[in-house]
Amino acid sequence: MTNSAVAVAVDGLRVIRGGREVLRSVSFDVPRGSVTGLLGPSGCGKTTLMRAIVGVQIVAGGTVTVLGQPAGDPLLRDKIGYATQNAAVYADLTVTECLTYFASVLRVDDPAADARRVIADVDLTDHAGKLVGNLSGGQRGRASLAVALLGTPELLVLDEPTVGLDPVLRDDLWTLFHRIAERGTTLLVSSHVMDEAARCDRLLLMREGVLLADDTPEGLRAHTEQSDLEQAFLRLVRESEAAA
Ligand SMILES: Nc1ncnc2c1ncn2[C@@H]1O[C@H](COP(=O)(O)OP(=O)(O)OP(=O)(O)O)[C@@H](O)[C@H]1O
Repeated sequence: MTNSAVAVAVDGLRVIRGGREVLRSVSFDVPRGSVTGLLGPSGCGKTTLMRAIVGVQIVAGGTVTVLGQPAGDPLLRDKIGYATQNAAVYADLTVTECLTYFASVLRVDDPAADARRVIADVDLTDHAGKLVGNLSGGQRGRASLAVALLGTPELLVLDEPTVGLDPVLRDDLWTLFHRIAERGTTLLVSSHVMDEAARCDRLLLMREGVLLADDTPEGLRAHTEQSDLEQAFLRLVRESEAAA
């Protein structure tokens, strides 16, 4: 892959948290304009890896290059949208007020219009006038996701954006992710639900701080001779255990 075709390049990344090595020499490239899924069981290091990519994680070794700059570089500030697992929206503002406020902070051209666009993207138009504090957990999560969509980020890093959502909303969000990618934005989306793996262009499968696979869903099925991606993941786990 040429440098311009790579949105995120991670090379030999090591991270220590709580005295434990939670990322162990992780290396991969994320192609621009793709939807890349970061999948693995709870605690395997997905959030830590995303934190390293957005530049808020102290690293013990290796390099992380984002859109051609070292992760955390101030030049990247308005080029990355990051939605954490914790809702980052104000309970005492309405959805519209909150999104318009963040759009103003980001200095987008028309904050009110951009707020309306992202509220529609996450299917909250009917709740736009409600106080964030009165939303359900899933609705609050989507309001938080909408913050990451404001402006024109080149890279979206979304930490478990579909957790707790019903299947219809989850399906709508995956359709939205692909629509955003078609405009040239790169998405890195974490999940611990393997049935979401099939919705990704590429998959990064992690376990206990180690990258087990960096492949397309089809490539993974072919390599493991499993049509079901959950079974494919289990096969990789067994292979890595046997190798160890
Ligand atoms: N603040 C912290 N201090 C010490 N250890 C931490 C801290 N945060 C996470 N860890 C440890 O780092 C490892 C990776 O955690 P991380 O949150 O990256 O996993 P994850 O794959 O995102 O999990 P989940 O799917 O449950 O969100 C875990 O073993 C976790 O216990």
